Amino acid sequence: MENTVENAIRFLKDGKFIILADNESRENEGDLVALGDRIKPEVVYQMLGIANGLMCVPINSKIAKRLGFKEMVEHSTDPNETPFMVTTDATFESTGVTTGVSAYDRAATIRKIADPASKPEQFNHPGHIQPLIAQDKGIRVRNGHTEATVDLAYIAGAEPVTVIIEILNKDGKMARRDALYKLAEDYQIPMITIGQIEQYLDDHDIEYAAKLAE
Ligand SMILES: O=C(CO)[C@H](O)[C@H](O)COP(=O)(O)O
Repeated sequence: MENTVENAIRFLKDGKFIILADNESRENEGDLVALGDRIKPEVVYQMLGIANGLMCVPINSKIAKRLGFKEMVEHSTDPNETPFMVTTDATFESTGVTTGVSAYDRAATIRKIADPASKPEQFNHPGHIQPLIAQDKGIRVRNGHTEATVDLAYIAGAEPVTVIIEILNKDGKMARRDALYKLAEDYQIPMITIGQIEQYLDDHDIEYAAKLAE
């Protein structure tokens, strides 16, 4: 398997998931990542079963503002300042979502968040989907999975909405580098690091900061 940003983008565009690891000096964890605008119930189900972490949905500030999503707390004391927002489910009227927690309902809510035509009244709060709000200037200002995956969505030409979930080992502990590379091999999916995305953006001279701040 080619563990390159280009190959990861190919997988993401095909509606599949990849593994994204952050710096070993930071959380030192790996998340499964998929694009929100093409997420399917079967992919949500598979991601939950493999990873066992907390499924979250990074979005950009423009979407958060348009949909009226609010931050979970006014003053975060989270050590990594992970930008949790108030949870949500799409309404039954807009999507047919009922419990909010089935893979079908989660995929429907995520797709609704990624729908450029969606409106605030099409969402209930709280719910079963955990949005995270990305910093406008992406991994240049915060190198978490939140910003890195929204940047990946921009590179893929997708809506800036992603689906992430941390990977746990079978012993219940966080999966670290070697275990993550093995998992990637087992599932034949690419594994990349946040550092590789930073390098990719440097190498390709992408003027993404301006785009992110639109
Ligand atoms: O805490 C988390 C949400 O379950 C995760 O660690 C996730 O990877 C997103 O956070 P960050 O942007 O801080 O990496």
